[in-house]
Amino acid sequence: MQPVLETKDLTISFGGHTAVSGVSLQVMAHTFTSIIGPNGAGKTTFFNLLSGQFRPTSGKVFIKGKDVTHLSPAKRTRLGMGRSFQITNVFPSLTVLENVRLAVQAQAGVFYNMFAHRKTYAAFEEKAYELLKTVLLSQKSDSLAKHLAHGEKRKLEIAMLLALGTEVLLLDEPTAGMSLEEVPAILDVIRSIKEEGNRTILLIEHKMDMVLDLSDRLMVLFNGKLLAEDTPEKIMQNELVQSAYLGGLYDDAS
Ligand SMILES: Nc1ncnc2c1ncn2[C@@H]1O[C@H](COP(=O)(O)OP(=O)(O)OP(=O)(O)O)[C@@H](O)[C@H]1O
Repeated sequence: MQPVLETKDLTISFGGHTAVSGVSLQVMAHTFTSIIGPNGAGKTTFFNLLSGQFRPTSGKVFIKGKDVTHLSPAKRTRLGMGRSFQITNVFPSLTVLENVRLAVQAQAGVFYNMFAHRKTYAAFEEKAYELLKTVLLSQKSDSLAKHLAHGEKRKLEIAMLLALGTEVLLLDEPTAGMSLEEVPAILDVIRSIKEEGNRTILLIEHKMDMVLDLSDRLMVLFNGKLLAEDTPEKIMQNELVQSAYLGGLYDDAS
């Protein structure tokens, strides 16, 4: 089976510092992979290379077998890869439902003048409402986006990513900046997307309990290099990972 996402020898250097070094990885469709590693290991830089925010110094990125190394983030989004902070078109003065409905509409390629028909509009709205249920935000469907709490905004972003037909979701520390009370809700959202079973998820997260609970595979980055990639059980038993890093991670875990 062809991987939905693949990197070959992916490398990026900033000046003399190699932040991601020779990373080759295959991610199969509908799997959940978490990327772990100490601060500065290159996790976010790796995501930037996947999403196209950064161009590699060398190496390649493939989406569904297509070489996207030189494609813009927008073109990669159209091929099904999405990252939550790429969502810049959240309209603060529109309701939550309207925001998601516009994303559904954009994905369908239908513009204002073409969807005057009430049935089409209702279908878009219904789909948007379903997505709000997936991200556990349907009770806020009529709230203005600008009035959402931080955690709810992250849920809205995820709903919009789903509305845009994102097959490969890149989630970079979705719980960052959240209050402790907000964390279980975003965890439930991620779990429910995973359980729907039709998306591939890559997660960067420091919370090891969350990572171990959700992941099919773990990828360990250390000094920009891929130290190991395996099931959570095997990673936890991997002596190299243990000695290089895991002890320290548990100390850091919040
Ligand atoms: N645009 C940039 N210019 C120069 N150096 C950069 C740039 N982006 C990242 N780096 C460097 O690359 C290294 C990896 O950083 P990165 O943010 O990817 O680590 P990380 O694993 O995501 O860390 P954290 O867990 O703290 O978020 C760091 O040394 C960082 O300073």
